[in-house]
Amino acid sequence: MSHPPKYWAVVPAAGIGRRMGAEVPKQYLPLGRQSVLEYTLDALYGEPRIQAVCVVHGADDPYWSSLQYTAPRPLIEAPGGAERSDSVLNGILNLLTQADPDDWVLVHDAARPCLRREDLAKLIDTLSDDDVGGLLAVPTRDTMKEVDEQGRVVATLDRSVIWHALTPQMFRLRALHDALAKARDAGRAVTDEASAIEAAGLRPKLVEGHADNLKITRPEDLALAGFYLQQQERL
Ligand SMILES: Nc1ccn([C@@H]2O[C@H](COP(=O)(O)OP(=O)(O)OP(=O)(O)O)[C@@H](O)[C@H]2O)c(=O)n1
Ligand SMILES: C[C@](O)(CO)[C@H](O)COP(=O)(O)O
Repeated sequence: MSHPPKYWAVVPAAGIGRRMGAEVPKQYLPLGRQSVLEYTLDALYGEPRIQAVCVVHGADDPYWSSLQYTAPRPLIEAPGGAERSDSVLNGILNLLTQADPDDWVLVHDAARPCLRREDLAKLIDTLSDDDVGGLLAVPTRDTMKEVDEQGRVVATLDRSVIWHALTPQMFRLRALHDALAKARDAGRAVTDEASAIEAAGLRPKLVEGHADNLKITRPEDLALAGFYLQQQERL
């Protein structure tokens, strides 16, 4: 590669928020002075090394077009897919038309507006010379149980080796493209980017973040996200 790698972001924002059960997809719900998605975009643009963000939204999504978001640097759009991984792949395909395949891409859920500036910087600092890439994660706090089909405990797991996978997840554009395309072609469901990279035989690195980088999933998460943003003085 002839230049130092650049950093791009993909924000999958094409979900319908079924578990949230709101009238609009959760990424468009108001949270303080703007929508969830706008807080998420602010967090990414707050990192100066990210040179552009690709927002992946539903093709006929009326909510996206009604947002008045003013991006401080380039904002690219791509169409959503049936599953989160399809949406991410669409974003990556768009970026590959203008980026170097060895550039880094950080994939971050639209529904995680409370990403801390220092966690994002730490992720990039830790992984910029890494051969594989990795993701923000937090260690589990509770005792972890494995259960059978009847919901009866079969084992207590060693929690020191179990972490919650968060986003952003940061990989080289071409490597992530190939891993996601391979999973799709094999009909293998992957709920995050790291799973696709793992299935390709590689071992993503975990970078410890903070649990307040929650994914708004159910109604009670919205108030919690508002509290965390207030703590960060971003609300
Ligand atoms: N086909 C999809 C599905 C999800 N997402 C995005 O992926 C992120 C994480 O997914 P999740 O929390 O599961 O969101 P939803 O799919 O919207 O929620 P649910 O599963 O409850 O419907 C969200 O930002 C969501 O908008 C996406 O871009 N395309
Ligand atoms: C990518 C992710 O946010 C990591 O925790 C997660 O896998 C996607 O969310 P889902 O609720 O499992 O679809």
